[in-house]
Amino acid sequence: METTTPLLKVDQVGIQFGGLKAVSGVNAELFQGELVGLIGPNGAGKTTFFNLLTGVYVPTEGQILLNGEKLNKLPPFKITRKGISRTFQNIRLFSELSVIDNVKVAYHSLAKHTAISSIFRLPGHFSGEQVMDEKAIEFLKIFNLDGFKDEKAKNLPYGQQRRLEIARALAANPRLLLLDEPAAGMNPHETKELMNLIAFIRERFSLTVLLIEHDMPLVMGVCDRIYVLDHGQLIAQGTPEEIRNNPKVIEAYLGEEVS
Ligand SMILES: Nc1ncnc2c1ncn2[C@@H]1O[C@H](COP(=O)(O)OP(=O)(O)OP(=O)(O)O)[C@@H](O)[C@H]1O
Repeated sequence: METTTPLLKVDQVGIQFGGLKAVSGVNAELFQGELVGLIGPNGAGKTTFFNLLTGVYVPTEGQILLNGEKLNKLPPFKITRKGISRTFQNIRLFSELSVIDNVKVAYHSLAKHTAISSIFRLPGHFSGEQVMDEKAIEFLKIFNLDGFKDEKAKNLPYGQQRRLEIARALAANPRLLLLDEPAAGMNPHETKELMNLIAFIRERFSLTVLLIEHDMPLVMGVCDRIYVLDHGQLIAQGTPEEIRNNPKVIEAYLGEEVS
């Protein structure tokens, strides 16, 4: 699975807010096709790390490379175009838009038709629109949401909203997909289905996935490797088995939950 150049290389990355080092000196490498977990206690810096990878925050130390290209200081939309998409801990859909429009918003920048042809409703607009509809429906089908395509996003049950957020992130055609607690608030059945789905889309779209998740059996069951943050620092990395038995991890966070 691994090639010599990592898809993502994080080199000594950190950020300080006032006196607080929320993330400090983190090194990580993700290789094409890997599904990697990012765990750690509350406040460990996991979401901040995602914010650094996606340009929401600019690192105060270190650098981030995607396929060897520096991402530092690029704004979030440029990083999305370079191939990193994400979901959020708290769902951020366009709640008043339809399910299909939520996907099309993400897909828009990849579509062939231009803003001018949209405004004047030129023939190119309609063919472009149709292609976008078809593509969006393809994504919705994968997530079993095509039957709700005209429903407002806010009217979907919670678990489906979470799946729609992933569909939207995928529609931006990422190489690296960052999922921030995608199973939060889901029941065990929904969670199991979601994990199967994540494994499926990783294969289907040749994706690399980095997953923040608090549900340990879930992380251990689905991830190839796991990174562990504590107080902003990387305290361990390894296979689920190695992490489960790592004394530092047990001490920092997991305790009996994992042993
Ligand atoms: N913009 C900010 N300004 C100041 N402090 C911040 C900012 N963003 C995050 N922090 C702080 O950085 C630390 C790490 O927070 P972060 O949300 O990344 O942790 P987390 O591991 O994602 O936690 P959780 O599992 O609870 O979501 C916390 O102490 C948080 O208060």
